Amino acid sequence: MKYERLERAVVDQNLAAMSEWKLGADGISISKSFKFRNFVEAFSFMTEAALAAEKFDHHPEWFNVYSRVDVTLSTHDAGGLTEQDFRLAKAMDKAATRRAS
Ligand SMILES: C[C@H](O)[C@H](O)[C@H]1CNC2=NC(N)=NC(=O)C2=N1
Repeated sequence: MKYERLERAVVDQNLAAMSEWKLGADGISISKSFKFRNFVEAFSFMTEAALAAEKFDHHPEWFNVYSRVDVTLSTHDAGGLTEQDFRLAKAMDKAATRRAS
């Protein structure tokens, strides 16, 4: 399935409804830093997010140190942001909510 890049106004609209996700300086990605109680919580979040990523066929760039997971989402095939990025972002927010920080 081919996803089309979203217009900037639609990106802004999506971001306004989400908590702590920021548009990258490049304008083609969104990022958020997730904080957990410890490494086990962070890694279990990553496991759940990885399964969602496989299901959606849409994969994150991320960086983990101990209890922190920095996530950047972009649709490489489209050269920018698509509905897939927001779909995965929302799944990640849900997974994080189930693990108190
Ligand atoms: C063939 C496969 O559907 C594509 O390579 C998918 C896989 N996961 C992906 N993940 C992300 N973040 N961007 C993509 O463009 C992308 N493309």
